[in-house]
Amino acid sequence: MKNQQCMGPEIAGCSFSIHPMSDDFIEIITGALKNVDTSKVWMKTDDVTTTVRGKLIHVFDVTKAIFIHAARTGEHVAFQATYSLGCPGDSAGDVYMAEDDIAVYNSQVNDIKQPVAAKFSLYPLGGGNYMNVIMEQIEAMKSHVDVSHAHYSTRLDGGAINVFEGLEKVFQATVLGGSSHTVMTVSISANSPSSKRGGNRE
Ligand SMILES: Cc1ncc(C[n+]2csc(CCO)c2C)c(N)n1
Repeated sequence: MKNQQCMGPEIAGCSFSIHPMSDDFIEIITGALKNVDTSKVWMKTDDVTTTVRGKLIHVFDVTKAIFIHAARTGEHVAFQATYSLGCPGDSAGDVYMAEDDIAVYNSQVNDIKQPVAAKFSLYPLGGGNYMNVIMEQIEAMKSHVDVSHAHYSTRLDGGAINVFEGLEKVFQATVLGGSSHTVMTVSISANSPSSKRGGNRE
């Protein structure tokens, strides 16, 4: 059997979908994908998802900016993403690694107040102590947003920027903590008419 090439810990990826509850869904999806600077990641869109691959910092930066772009239309937008970093089965062929660690959007979007509700799940694969890692990171999330219990996931309420910052920090800490293959899923909802908080939080 051919050995699967180990890519090392630095190549991250995210497969994500945006589902705008709007007649303008095509413009909202394609507008967000077109107008965000994705020059520091590899990106491919099909009829189901968009996949970005590259350095972790750029994968989070780009997915955050695309979500914010769609949410700023004011329409009810749902975002679903799976982030992954690790060796098994990963391939070098379709990755573009920007050389720098300078996020394009971090400073540009930091002032944006966009309330969201989210649920995330963390899967530190390849280690025996996974429940402790998960509990530690749920605790760490509390310094970014409101955290509450949910079945099979953890609920996050707060600003979109804070939610993405928390997700990135938690993912990074899990990787640095020794998880050889880390997966995180998240569903985010913006501008929902059934928002628990009336949409008035920052
Ligand atoms: C981020 C993201 N990427 C791809 C799709 C799939 N998709 C559904 S409608 C549409 C536009 C018209 O083809 C596309 C690309 C998605 N929903 N969100």
